[in-house]
Order: sequence, then C-alpha cells, then structure tokens
Amino acid sequence: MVLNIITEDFENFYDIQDDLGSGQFAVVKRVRELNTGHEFAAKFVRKKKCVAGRRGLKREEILREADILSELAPHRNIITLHDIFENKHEIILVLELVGGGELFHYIAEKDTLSEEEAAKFILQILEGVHHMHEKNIVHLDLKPENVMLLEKNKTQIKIIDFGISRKLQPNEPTKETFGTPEFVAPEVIAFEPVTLATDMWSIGVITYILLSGASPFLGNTNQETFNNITQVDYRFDEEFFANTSDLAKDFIQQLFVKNPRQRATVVDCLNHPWIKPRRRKDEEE
Ligand SMILES: COc1cc(-c2ccc3ncc(-c4cccc([C@@H](O)NCCN(C)C)c4)n3n2)ccc1O
Repeated sequence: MVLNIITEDFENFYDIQDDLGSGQFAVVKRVRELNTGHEFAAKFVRKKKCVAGRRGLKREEILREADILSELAPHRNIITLHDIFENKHEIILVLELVGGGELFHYIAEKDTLSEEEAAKFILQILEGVHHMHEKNIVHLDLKPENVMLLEKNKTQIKIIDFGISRKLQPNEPTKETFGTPEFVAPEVIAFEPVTLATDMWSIGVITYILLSGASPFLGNTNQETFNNITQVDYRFDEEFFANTSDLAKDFIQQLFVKNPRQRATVVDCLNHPWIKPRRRKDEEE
C-alpha cells in the first residue's frame, strides 16, 4: 500500500484543539482542518530516537497501522484514516473523529445491556472484523476500550487502535505481539502463532462482558488471569446470567475454545442463530 506521507509542518494544515486521550507512546488530540473546518482525531506517535531507545515506536511499526487502515478503508465499522504527517520526532495519523466515547464507558454507565442491545453491538463488531479477516488482517487488541460509539446515544460503532494489528502472511507464523491480558486468547499466552481466530476469542470476552458486566477470566493478578485463560476456566454465574438466553451462552461457548482451529470463525458467528436474525437482508451471504 503506497502511503502519501506529508512532511510539511502539521500546523500549516490543522489547528490543534483539546486532548482526547493518551497511551504509552501516543496522544490523541481533536484537530480542525484549516481549509475545510472539518474536525478530526489526530494520533501523535513518538518515533524511537535510536534502535536501542526505549521511548517511542519504530517508524515501520507506526506506518504498519497506517498501511492497514488504508487497506481497510472504507467500512462503516472501522475508523478511517484521512492524512499522515511525519516530522523529526513523530508521525501523526489524522483519523475520522468519533464523538460517542468508548463502548467501555457506555457499558460502565449502564452496567449491563439487554440481549437485543448487546447483539446489535456484537453484530457490528463482527461486520468490521469480517471485513478485516477477509483481507487476512487480525486486530489483536479487540476490547471495549477500542470500540467507539460514532455519536452519543447512537448505536453505530467504529473499531479503533490498529496499533498491534497484523496482515497475516501464509507460511509466516506471527508470534511477537501481545494484547491486553483480560482479552487475549490462550495461544497468545503460550507464545504460539496468532491467527484470525485470536480475534474471535476476544469477541467472546467482549460479548460476555456486554451481557453480564463481569469479565470471564479476570483474576487478581495478570498471572491468575493467564491461568484462567489457559485452563479456559470461566462460568456463567447465575448471579449475572440468570436471564441470559441459551443461544447467547452458546454463542460465547463457541468462542471460548482453546484450539484456535476449532474456535468459531467470524462467518460462523455471523450465521449463529443469536446473531443471524438481527442481520439486514442485504448483509447476508
Ligand atoms: C488510540 O489509538 C487510536 C485512536 C484512534 C481514534 C480515532 C478516532 C477517534 N475519535 C475519538 C478518539 C478517542 C477519544 C478518546 C480517547 C481516545 C484514545 O486515546 N483511547 C482509545 C482507547 N485506548 C484504550 C487506546 C481516542 N479517537 N481515537 C484511532 C486509531 C488509534 O490507533
């Protein structure tokens, strides 16, 4: 994918406004494009100063996210990349702005969702992930914090943060990435190759949380969490799942399968009876 990287001064084209959030090597700011007045989210990512440097990311790692976002655009449930800037110290990804906040906060405010509402969110995540997986792209960090609502109190979602996503190459096992402990699949903990199925495990965790407000494998420490995941040690506590349908529990159970080759694929999930009746006719294949 050929990227058009602009090396002129970012502030000749955009007015920087408020901070939206920050991570280890990146900060996301709201910006306004000078010649259109349109607002965007700009992700400023610090570049490593030298090979041995501990701060910042390698240039090719940052551009990998831009490459993948460019290949995936456009899709209604995946964030769109608008511009890329580079200067001596950082790379700036200018992205479609979403104003509805993280799904994580939406759940926190509501504690749990109805099955109908949860399934609507999961269907959209599946449609975005289906688009990725058709291109052999795996996200590797799917979690409620990386699913954002397009607008407040509207249910359309966008998947963000492709910072550790990968385009899988046949016969080239990918092992080196690690997502967020609570959401990672057993193969990630075992440092075995990641595949498209790795995302499907995370979708199971997200579904479990949307329906119950509880996290299926979370322990008091990361090691406890890893042990629970490796042993696929979870349960549908009556306290949280008394009113959850068997179909919804079956959907989750088909994703919490240790062997990635036996885990439900994104197409299996889109055709699962808990999801399929909620799809629009034009989306069925
Ligand atoms: C943080 O990394 C990305 C953020 C975005 C993105 C795109 C549009 C957009 N509109 C609003 C926001 C936003 C608003 C508040 C916080 C954040 C971000 O810092 N936190 C997101 C989740 N976090 C766990 C990475 C991002 N975003 N973030 C896209 C790709 C990324 O790799």
